[in-house]
Amino acid sequence: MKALLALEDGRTFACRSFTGPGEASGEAVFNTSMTGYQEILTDPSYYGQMVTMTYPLIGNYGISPEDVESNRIQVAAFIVKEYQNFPSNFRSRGTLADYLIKSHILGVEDLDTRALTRHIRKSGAMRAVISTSDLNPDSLVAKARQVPSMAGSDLVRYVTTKKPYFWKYNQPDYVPAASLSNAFVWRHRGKKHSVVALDFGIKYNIIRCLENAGCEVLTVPAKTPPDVIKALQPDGIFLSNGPGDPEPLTDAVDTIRQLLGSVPVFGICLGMQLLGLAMGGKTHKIKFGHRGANQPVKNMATGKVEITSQNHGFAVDLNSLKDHSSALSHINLNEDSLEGIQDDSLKAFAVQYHPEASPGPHDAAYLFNQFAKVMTHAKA
Ligand SMILES: NC(=O)CC[C@H](N)C(=O)O
Repeated sequence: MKALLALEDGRTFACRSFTGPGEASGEAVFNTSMTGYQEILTDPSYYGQMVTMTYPLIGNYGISPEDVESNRIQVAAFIVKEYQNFPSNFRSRGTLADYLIKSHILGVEDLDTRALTRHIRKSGAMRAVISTSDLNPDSLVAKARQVPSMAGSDLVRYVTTKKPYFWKYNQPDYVPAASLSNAFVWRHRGKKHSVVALDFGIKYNIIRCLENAGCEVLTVPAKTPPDVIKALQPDGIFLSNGPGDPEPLTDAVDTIRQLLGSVPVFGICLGMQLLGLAMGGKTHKIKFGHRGANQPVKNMATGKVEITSQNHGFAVDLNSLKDHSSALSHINLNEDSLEGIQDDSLKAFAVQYHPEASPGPHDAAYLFNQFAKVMTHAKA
């Protein structure tokens, strides 16, 4: 079925839907990973975005239900060069097309993904619409210009959990919100580190990695008040990844400011941006974002280079945290942007990239143990 993608700057791309009729809008971004499409589709940080893969063959290893990063597909649409409808993988339980169709998410193929990526690299990530019903370039470009801009958008409210949950049998185990106001009993208190994870759009694999590092994780809604969190007396607070612009999330920044210093804090991606804002820093939108699985990052303490998975369109201003002498812990080697912050006096650290990356790379997995160590020292 014929489809058309229109960008807000007037450029259009012909393509074909492999999921039937539909129309979708969002910010068009590209990801350079060769694998991991299912994790990308279900990563809540992609909420409101249409993702194009630069790797040309997508769908060839099918869909495995245990690989999801959240309970639904989060991208607004999925754009590939060549869709493979015959998966060959012993773990696969279905095709990518069926997976998208079940969730009413538009998937298009046969689009010149190289040209689209080069255009986004040159002109920046931008608002876009894909349609199978409106193939008129003028009207579709006009629609793309109506799409709300990513800068200034609070998207966390659409993805954060409504109810708190523990992690059990590899899935959320919800607890009644009311029990949070009472003296809450951690099931493994004493044996494990009790961690409250503020859910701005958390990826399940982060919870798995925290649990593997010896934490018992209670994931709570983004708007959980700081005194409710303090009353839980956790050993540590985790600030999750999530979609959209960090700046409008003033409640979250306020909450973090009130918790900082009282208990160790670890943040990933949006979590780092919010920590940066709470520490008095500033954030900005970057031109076309970092999305892929081979971004080189230098650990300033060890001098080691980590190959990392990334997915972000905003960043903490390098200069805005200059007053924090210990603040700059990791730097991106492609363009000198800030990839990690650490403040030992506040027992807080965060990275802009994804140490939990699934399918990988796993160079930065040590950060989960680092968090466990900080909590052990804080308790001693
Ligand atoms: N993966 C994330 O947490 C992304 C953070 C933020 N939404 C950004 O685009 O920069």
